[in-house]
Amino acid sequence: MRRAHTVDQVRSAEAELMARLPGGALMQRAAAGLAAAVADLLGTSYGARVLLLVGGGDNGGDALYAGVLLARRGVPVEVVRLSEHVHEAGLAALRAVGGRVVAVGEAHRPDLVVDGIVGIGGRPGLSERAVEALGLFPDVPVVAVDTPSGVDVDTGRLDGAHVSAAVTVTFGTHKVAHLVDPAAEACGVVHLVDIGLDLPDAAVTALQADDVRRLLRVPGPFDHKYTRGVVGVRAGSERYPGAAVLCTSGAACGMAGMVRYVGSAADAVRARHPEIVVGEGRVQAWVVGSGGSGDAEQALVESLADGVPVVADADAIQHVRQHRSDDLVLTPHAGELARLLDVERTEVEANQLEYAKRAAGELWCVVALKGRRTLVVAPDGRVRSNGTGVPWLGTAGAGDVLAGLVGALVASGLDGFDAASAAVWLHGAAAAEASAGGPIVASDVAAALPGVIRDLVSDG
Ligand SMILES: NC(=O)C1=CN([C@@H]2O[C@H](COP(=O)(O)OP(=O)(O)OC[C@H]3O[C@@H](n4cnc5c(N)ncnc54)[C@H](O)[C@@H]3O)[C@@H](O)[C@H]2O)[C@@H](O)CC1
Ligand SMILES: [K+]
Repeated sequence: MRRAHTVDQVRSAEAELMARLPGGALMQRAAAGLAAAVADLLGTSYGARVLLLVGGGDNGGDALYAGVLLARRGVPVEVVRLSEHVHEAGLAALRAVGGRVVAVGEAHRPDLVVDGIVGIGGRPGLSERAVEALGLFPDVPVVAVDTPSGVDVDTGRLDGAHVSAAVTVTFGTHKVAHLVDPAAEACGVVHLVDIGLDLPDAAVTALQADDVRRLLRVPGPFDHKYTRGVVGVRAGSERYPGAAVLCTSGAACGMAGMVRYVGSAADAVRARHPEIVVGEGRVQAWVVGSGGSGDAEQALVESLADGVPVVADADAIQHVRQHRSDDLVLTPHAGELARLLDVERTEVEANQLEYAKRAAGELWCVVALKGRRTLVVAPDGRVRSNGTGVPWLGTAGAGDVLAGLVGALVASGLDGFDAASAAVWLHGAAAAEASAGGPIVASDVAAALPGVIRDLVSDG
């Protein structure tokens, strides 16, 4: 499990540890990890230069001490000070090993820029001088210290200018901005350096392959189709019969013992999946709304009447305020969540964590806000951010496959939060597998699911 903590949580853990260690020990640990990561990126190229952009706090201190270690290895290091006062001991140490302080216009072209402007003490946005310094070498990759400066560390929001890093080297634990878009995208590849912090429960987590493996229910010797769970799908419409096929394809990933289908696209569903049973009957979970058009509200009402968990997708989402249940998973994209909350789509995209939490709390349900990093939020405020997937997954019908998959996992016995977060992980992994770097359509994602699940469960 990847864990991300808030600034306050990190500060308390740091204070506790610092009280037991000699002064400056934590900064030295951070600087050593940062210098090692920078040296790795520079590789063996002789004469590669590093430019440090240094602000007034400890984030700049980390950068300066990393600069000391790099200079000792023979890397030419230059420093642009972006604050009147910078970490004085760090600066003196760097000067002592040959580091040069330069004015913005005097810097040599570097091979890497190190962003030590601000870290967890930073407010969103950047000063004009910082923007100017960052603009000097726009094509040179940036390594951000702890967080890309300018991002809102606890929310993942972007508000004004910010650093876009190729790599972010963070310390002790991930921060929320590393796992929540749009800030997460500005972090590039995140590299965690252990500095020995003792931390409480995380604010945001991200499942890894091992976590998903542990969640999935693998059939035992005495299981049969009914003990493995039946998932029912009410999806598709006269207008969108294909959505029924795709949603049932996700549901038919093999994780439930049986898939039922109720709706107007029965012929198309049966033609694609002869194993799917058409017609009403007992299920352990319903999936409703994918491509449902005007039929979606009725499908939601009928599904809720069964008293089993319901996954509401697409056209069903807008009706959940009128038709409530306390065992509901919603799978909106930003536009659908915006409609549900009566705000603009751009607002949701800019404040993904806030709005996903708001919907989960107000409607007391699980919300999977789909995006580059899908956020799954439980009504009690737990948050999981997904790290699998490829941009090629942004293709028509991919959401229908996901909704069916979530339903299959709920029917197999997972609660809505685990089912949605495991499904999102598997869906992204299947897309990556099917794509292998090239284009895909939604059917390819569904077709790749059993293989991804096989690799996962047979690997443990
Ligand atoms: N907390 C921890 O556990 C550790 C922290 N360390 C480092 O210390 C950093 C935190 O240091 P600080 O608390 O000194 O805070 P920062 O260095 O993140 O920033 C604080 C300084 O920046 C100024 N500032 C705030 N927002 C700004 C903005 N948008 N533009 C320009 N200046 C701005 C503040 O006035 C203050 O001078 C961490 O991010 C990390 O890099 C590490 O040394 C090791 C351990
Ligand atoms: K930084």
